[in-house]
Amino acid sequence: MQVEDLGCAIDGRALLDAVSFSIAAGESLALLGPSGAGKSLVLRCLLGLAPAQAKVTGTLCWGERRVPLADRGALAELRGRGLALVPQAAAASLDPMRTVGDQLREVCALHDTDSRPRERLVEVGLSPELVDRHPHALSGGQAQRVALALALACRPSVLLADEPMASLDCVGQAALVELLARRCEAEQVALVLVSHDLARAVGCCSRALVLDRGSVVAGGSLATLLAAPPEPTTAALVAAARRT
Ligand SMILES: Nc1ncnc2c1ncn2[C@@H]1O[C@H](COP(=O)(O)OP(=O)(O)OP(=O)(O)O)[C@@H](O)[C@H]1O
Repeated sequence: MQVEDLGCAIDGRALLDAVSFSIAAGESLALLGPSGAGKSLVLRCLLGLAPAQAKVTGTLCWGERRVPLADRGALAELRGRGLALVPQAAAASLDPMRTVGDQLREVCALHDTDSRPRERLVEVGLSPELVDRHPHALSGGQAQRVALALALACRPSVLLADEPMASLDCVGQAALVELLARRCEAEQVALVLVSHDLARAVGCCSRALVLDRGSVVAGGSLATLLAAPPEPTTAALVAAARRT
């Protein structure tokens, strides 16, 4: 997947400007930056879910296809098939009226993937007994893992994870990041992980793109960015990571 020159403006205000990056099968890329940098908006634009009033420009190269990022219909076709999302607030993204197992079975049926809800729960480190629970009876960490299982059940080529560990404690965050990396590697799914926490991304991604005020300010291997941050935004992220 290659993103070329993604731009997004609302009411004439540029929120994203010339954001470009690529990711290959099985690769992992961290999308880093301070609050308000535009990280979540990048994901929303790729999913065709930018705010209705937004003017989106640029191109998504998907294999041989070149999809204009303004074409929400074409992006909707990729959504949940080529591209799947693990949202920040996973609990809110689950259907409160239906059991975890029913939701997994529905996604598997939609995407013609093997429906083994219990095994899918075990794959994300959960007890198979959770299959009969409703979302209100899950902890925050369990809900995040169910959301990951649902996203992987779509058999996506690229998994977009929007701060999936935001609501968890330190131990839970580290475990979820490790799980994300492990499952994506096992299923050869490319991972784009949005985070404001460079320390967390290190456990999971080899490359990073740093955004600030809607523009890319740095990019490259995470190890190199950590060792020699090329500009102030990256330096601030590295300093914060060293404090944790
Ligand atoms: N629906 C909207 N209408 C107007 N502006 C918006 C809308 N959604 C996002 N923005 C603006 O776009 C910018 C980027 O927001 P975004 O949520 O992508 O930041 P972020 O980097 O993900 O931040 P955080 O780490 O705090 O989640 C912000 O200035 C935000 O106010």
